Amino acid sequence: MSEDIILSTSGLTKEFGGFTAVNGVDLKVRRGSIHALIGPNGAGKTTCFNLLTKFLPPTRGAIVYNGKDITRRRPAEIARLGLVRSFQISAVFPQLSVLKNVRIALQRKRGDSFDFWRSEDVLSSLDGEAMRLVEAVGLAQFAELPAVELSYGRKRALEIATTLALDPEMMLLDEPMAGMGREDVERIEALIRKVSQNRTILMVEHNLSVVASLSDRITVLARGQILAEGDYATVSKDPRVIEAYIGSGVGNAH
Ligand SMILES: Nc1ncnc2c1ncn2[C@@H]1O[C@H](COP(=O)(O)OP(=O)(O)OP(=O)(O)O)[C@@H](O)[C@H]1O
Repeated sequence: MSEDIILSTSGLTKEFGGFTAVNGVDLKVRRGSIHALIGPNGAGKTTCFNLLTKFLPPTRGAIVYNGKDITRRRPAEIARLGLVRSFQISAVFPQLSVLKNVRIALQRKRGDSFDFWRSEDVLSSLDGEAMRLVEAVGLAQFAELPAVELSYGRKRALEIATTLALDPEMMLLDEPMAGMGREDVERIEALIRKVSQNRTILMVEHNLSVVASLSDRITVLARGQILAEGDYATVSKDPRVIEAYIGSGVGNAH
């Protein structure tokens, strides 16, 4: 049976001046999987991620999402196709309540981006749906709190809620655990597992224990190229992966 691939790249390359940050990457992400992109510092993960989310144009290569060539599409266009990046575009309005932030995200989905001229009645009609999302990410008790007053980990949960408001088929997460304490890591890990039930997730993540427990499949990048691929048990035993991590001075992949 052929694999059901939702996102793929071929020969994806990004050069900055004379430096090749991403070099001929052929990535395949299976529909419904949690796929992690890892690698030592400077491996090209962020650059690769920015190419996939269309924040950077590639020098060469192609990106195909659901059978459509999206290499030259803009971020807003791919969001409409169901491919949404969290933690960057799902900006949170600090002074507005948790519920209002999610409601605004729901409005955006309806295509009236930042249309603040709607009547309060119309907006209120979205409250039920917004509350459902707030509950889904475990923030029900904070619904009326201004976003700015949330803890760091809970702000990230809110960002996931605003991303979910767009009902993405595939979510791209940029270091979801960055800067988090252990409790928040556990909470966000559980949340990612929960929201992955009916969608595909691709994440760049440094926390290897999170990668180990969440990911179905891992792509290891080093010096802009794919070094290894497979599940965690496979890639963490791969001598080339261990060497790349040791060589970068951040310990091994275990
Ligand atoms: N805009 C840019 N101009 C020039 N070089 C860049 C640019 N962006 C990234 N690079 C270089 O490309 C290489 C890959 O960087 P990138 O940030 O993609 O790696 P990374 O794997 O995400 O690293 P880290 O884990 O440290 O975040 C690095 O050597 C970096 O210095």
